[in-house]
Amino acid sequence: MPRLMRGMSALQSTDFKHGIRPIAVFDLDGTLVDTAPDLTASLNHCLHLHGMAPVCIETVRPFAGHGSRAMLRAAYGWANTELPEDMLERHVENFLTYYEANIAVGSTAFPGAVEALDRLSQAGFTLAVCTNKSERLAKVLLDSLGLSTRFAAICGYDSFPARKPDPRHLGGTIAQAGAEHSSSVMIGDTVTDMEAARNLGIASVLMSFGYDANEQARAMATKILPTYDDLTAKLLLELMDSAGSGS
Ligand SMILES: O=C(O)COP(=O)(O)O
Ligand SMILES: [Mg+2]
Repeated sequence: MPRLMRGMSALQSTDFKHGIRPIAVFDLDGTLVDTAPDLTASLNHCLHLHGMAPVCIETVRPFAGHGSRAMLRAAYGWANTELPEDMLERHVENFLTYYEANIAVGSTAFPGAVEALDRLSQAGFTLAVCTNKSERLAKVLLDSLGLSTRFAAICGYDSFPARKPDPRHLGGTIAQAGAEHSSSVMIGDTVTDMEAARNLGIASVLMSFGYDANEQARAMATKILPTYDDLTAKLLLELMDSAGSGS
C-alpha cells in the first residue's frame, strides 16, 4: 500500500491526456491468477462423487476460463457420458461449494503479474478486475492472495445486468472504479475479454500464456503479449491512443 501511494502521489492528473487518469482492467482466471489447479480439483471432486475418473489439469486448462458448466460439460464429453441439465445444476452447486472452501490451495498469481500491477500503480494507473466469476468468489480469491486492496473495483458476472462480452460489464467496472472508458484498456486471456473490449470500443491485450488464446482471440486483440514483462504503462498508453480512445 505505501508503495502504491508513493506511485500515485508522484503523478498529477494533469500528467495524463485531458487530465484523465488511465485504467487497466484485468480479467482474473487465466490472466492475473492461475486458478486451474483449484478449478481442476473442484471438477475432480464432482467427478469422484459420480464414480468417474479424474481428469488432468492440462486437459482442463482451455476450459478453465469459461466457467464451471463448461468444464463439467467437457469432462462428461471426454467420458462419453450423458449429462442431463438437472444433474449439471447439482454438479455446479457441489463444484462451487468445494471451490469456495479450497479457492487458494494451489492458485497463484502468474509470474510477473504482481510486478506489473506495481509498475502500473506507480505510473498512476487505476486498476480493476472484470471477471466472469461471481463478484463474491473473485473477492474471496483476491483477498486470500492478498491482492484485493490494489483494485478500485472488482466486478463479477453478477455485478451488472449482463456479463462479458457484453460491454455493460466492462463499462460498469470502469465506472465503478471512478474511471472513464476513453482512457482504458482490457487485459485478458480469452476471446470473451477481447470481444468485451471491442464491444466497448477500447484497446485490449491478450496474455497468450492464459487458458484459451485461440485464433479468434488473437485476431481480435489489439496486442498479444507472451509474458507480463512487456506490460508497461508506456505500452498501454500507446494502445489507448491507437484505439482512438484518449484522443
Ligand atoms: O469463471 C469464469 O467464467 C471465467 O473467469 P474470468 O472471466 O476471470 O476468466
Ligand atoms: Mg480468463
